[in-house]
Amino acid sequence: MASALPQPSRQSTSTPTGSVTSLSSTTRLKPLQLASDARRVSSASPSKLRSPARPSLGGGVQSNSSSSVTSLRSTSAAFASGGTDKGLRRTVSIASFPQPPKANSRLSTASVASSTSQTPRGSPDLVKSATGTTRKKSRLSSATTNSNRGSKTSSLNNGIDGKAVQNLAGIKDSEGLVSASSPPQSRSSSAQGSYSTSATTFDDTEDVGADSTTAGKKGPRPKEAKGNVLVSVRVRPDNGAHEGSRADGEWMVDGRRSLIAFKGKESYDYFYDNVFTTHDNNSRVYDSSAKRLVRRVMEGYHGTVFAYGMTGTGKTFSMQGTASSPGVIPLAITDIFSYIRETPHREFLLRVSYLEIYNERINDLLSASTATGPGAAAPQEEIKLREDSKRGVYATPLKEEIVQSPTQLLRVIARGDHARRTGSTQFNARSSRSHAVVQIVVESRERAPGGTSSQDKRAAVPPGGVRVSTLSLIDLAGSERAAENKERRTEGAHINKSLLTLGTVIARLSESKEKAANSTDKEGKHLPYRDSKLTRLLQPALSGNSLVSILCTIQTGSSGSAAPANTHTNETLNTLKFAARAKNNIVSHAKRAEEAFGGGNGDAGSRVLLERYRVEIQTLRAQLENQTKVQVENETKVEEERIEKEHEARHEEQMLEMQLARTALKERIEHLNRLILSSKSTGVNSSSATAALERLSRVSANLESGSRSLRSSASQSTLGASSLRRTVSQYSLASGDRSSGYQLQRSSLVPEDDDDTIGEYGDGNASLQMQITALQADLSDKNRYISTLERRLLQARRSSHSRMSMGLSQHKNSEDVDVTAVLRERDMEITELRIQLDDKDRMLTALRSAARQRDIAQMPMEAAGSEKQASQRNSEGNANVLASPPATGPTSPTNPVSPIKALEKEKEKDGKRKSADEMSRMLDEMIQDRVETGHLAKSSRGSIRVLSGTANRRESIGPVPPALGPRSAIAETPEADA
Ligand SMILES: Nc1ncnc2c1ncn2[C@@H]1O[C@H](COP(=O)(O)OP(=O)(O)OP(=O)(O)O)[C@@H](O)[C@H]1O
Repeated sequence: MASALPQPSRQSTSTPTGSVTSLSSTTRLKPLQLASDARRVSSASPSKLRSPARPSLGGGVQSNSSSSVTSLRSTSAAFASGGTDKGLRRTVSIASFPQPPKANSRLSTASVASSTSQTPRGSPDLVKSATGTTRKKSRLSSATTNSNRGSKTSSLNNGIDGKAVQNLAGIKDSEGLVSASSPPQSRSSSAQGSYSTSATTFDDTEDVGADSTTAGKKGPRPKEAKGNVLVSVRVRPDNGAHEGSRADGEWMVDGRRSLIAFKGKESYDYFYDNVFTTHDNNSRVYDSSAKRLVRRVMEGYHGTVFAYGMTGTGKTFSMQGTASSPGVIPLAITDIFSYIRETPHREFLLRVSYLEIYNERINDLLSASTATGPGAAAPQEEIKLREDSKRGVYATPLKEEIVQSPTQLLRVIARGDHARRTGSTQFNARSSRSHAVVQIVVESRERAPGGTSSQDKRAAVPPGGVRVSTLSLIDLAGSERAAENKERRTEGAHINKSLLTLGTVIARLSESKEKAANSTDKEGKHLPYRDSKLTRLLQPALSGNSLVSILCTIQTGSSGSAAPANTHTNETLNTLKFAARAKNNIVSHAKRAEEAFGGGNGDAGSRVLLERYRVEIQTLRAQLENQTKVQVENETKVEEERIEKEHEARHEEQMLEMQLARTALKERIEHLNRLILSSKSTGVNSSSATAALERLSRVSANLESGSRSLRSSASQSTLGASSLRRTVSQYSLASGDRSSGYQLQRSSLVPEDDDDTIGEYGDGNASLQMQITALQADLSDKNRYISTLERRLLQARRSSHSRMSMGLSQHKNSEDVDVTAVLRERDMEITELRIQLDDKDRMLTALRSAARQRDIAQMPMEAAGSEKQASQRNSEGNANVLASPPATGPTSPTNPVSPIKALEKEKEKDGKRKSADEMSRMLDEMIQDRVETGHLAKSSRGSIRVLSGTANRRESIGPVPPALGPRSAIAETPEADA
């Protein structure tokens, strides 16, 4: 069927000029490299066959003879360059995109296009050129058509179509329904659900040198034929009917030649940059129509891809795709990240926004408040379109999300998709009821040299500014006939109106260019961009500031459509006409975005997040460093203060200890002084007791037991001296100055030899009294000392608590050990002192009772003495007067004692013996008690010694003489033994 159709284009291809032949071979060889290598080629080879783009070129082209396509292209290149090498390089550097129809070609093709869409096949513009008739204009048009086709096939299909073109040249009558297969290199699915593609699968870098082999003088280079506007048509499979089998006409889709032809009441042939047949999948559509644009966006150009077509023809399918066949958006995302991975010398920042235009209102699809239904948040703030010189037209306020991975970006877009309005229409069960715009803003900057870590690199000042480019991926709502549902009708009215405005704008673009060329109205402000939000938003792209790729979707058959066949065909033809107009009218002079410097200079500067972030990072890092410095200083200060406080506390403690020691020593000195005085004046020691005993023995030889008991008490007093000595040693221990304590003890203690200590004024009674007093003083001393120790203990506890609460973990262990040791020592001291006190108490009790006993014993003795004196006096008197009876007393024959008195004396003697026995029993009990408590040890011979534990503590004092032990004193006293 297709072959039955006239094939004017094939004719034209079959009658190529030399340049066309050259194109074929060129594209076969390396279409992509050539495509990208526009700069060098344009400068190096002025004879490039390039469609002139500028209206001004028209004249020149027209003046050129059609037979000299080479010179024509050369001229166009010169025009494209604006007459300067620099401009030329710049313009051509982005020529990896197929060039739009240029001046004369546009002029001619504009007319062709308009006639194409309006005139049936056979009109001179198409048919004649296609058939190769020899009229000049036709040939010119034909040449243009061919070059367009050549360019698009070579540049967009990544080599595949280049091959197809070459084949095409040789197979004039090949079936147009065959389409080239998708390039196999493209992508494989990744674990994350994204698709890894190689952003470098084509060699279109500007740096690629001119390939002289492909830039033959005979034919145009593919890159020369490329433009910044790409128009593709995709044909959706027609379920339930065979293509071209509709009764109202026949369709022919030739993917290889990018041709769609219709033969009906009127016949049309449409050539585009790409024609995708029903067999072409999304991957191929992306590779041919958007991949290069995405790459250019990554290099700093603005790019717009939009899908246009009737409802249900596959716009959303092409843009979003499915899980098994991802569309343009996910594939573009994958490529963006592949490019970033493959460009290590630059750093990137991506932010994405997603909006929809629904019933002429802009909704932010990423804002949570877009959600509808119960529980939905308050309606979002109205989003308006604004314009400024740097950013062009933009929507505000619009949420932008920074994304760092393909998965994240896909997720953000999926969220937006979810929020987008869809509904059921006659053509599509899930029809998009709004125009949806995904905008990905790409910021990139040369990485700072030096430094290995990413931190170093970020800290360094980068060599260049930040380039900001935007990729807009737009899924338009489908045009449709009036629906029955009122809501759908309203939506449809808005959709149709905006699409109509878009069509009008595009249709008027050529007029605008003509006018712009001839008048001062360079901006083309007469174009009705403001008539709809869609055209307003697309204004920057349509007015030439960005690379554009338009994907028009059609369905040749009307199966599945509720619309009548002829209506459907008309709609499809309208889409094709729109595509043709777009192809012919839109001219892009997209330039690489300028690099912005500084974080906050003007609006553009403030928008550059990458720079703002860098500045912010630097500021924050400086702040962090300052804070760290301050923190370190503070910590040092706190540590110093802590150490100082610790020193102070230690010093205070030491002072306190010293003071205590001094107080203790003073008290001790006073006490010892008191003792010395006492011993001198009253003989408070064992000697006094012995003297008393001797006196007693002089009075009565029978009071041996009494003397023994007194001796015991003298021993007891020695024990007291010993305990006093111990007290001194404890004082010295407490003061921490053992040697001085020892000295004191050595120098001030009572002499150890009992015999030496017998005082002159030994009076048993007084001595006991004094001893009691001394012991009481000692007791009060000890009490004072205990309270001092308790105070110190409390202080030590308090200071240890405060130290612990200061959280000084580093000193904690050692101090804890110290404090615990000190506490333990103090506790032991206190315990020992208490034991001593108990001893003393018991001793006091014993001494008191001994004193009482003695007092009792003394009273009869004194009475007896006075009686004796009296009797002596009487006997003396009686002797003088009367003869005295002879003395009968055993003790003194001269002092005879009456039997009653002797009896009394016996009684008295018994009492004394009793009290002495009682005392020695008490002392024995005490000694036994001390032996049991482990203070003393009893040897088998009955001698007593101080235990080593106790002795150890007394080491500072020196060895305790055995005589000091009370029991030893008793044991070594022969009287006691007896
Ligand atoms: N090339 C294709 N191959 C297979 N199925 C397709 C193709 N194009 C579209 N479809 C299917 O056709 C149906 C409609 O497609 P889609 O929703 O993409 O149309 P649309 O143009 O976006 O419609 P609308 O404008 O109403 O949103 C979907 O079920 C989709 O899967």
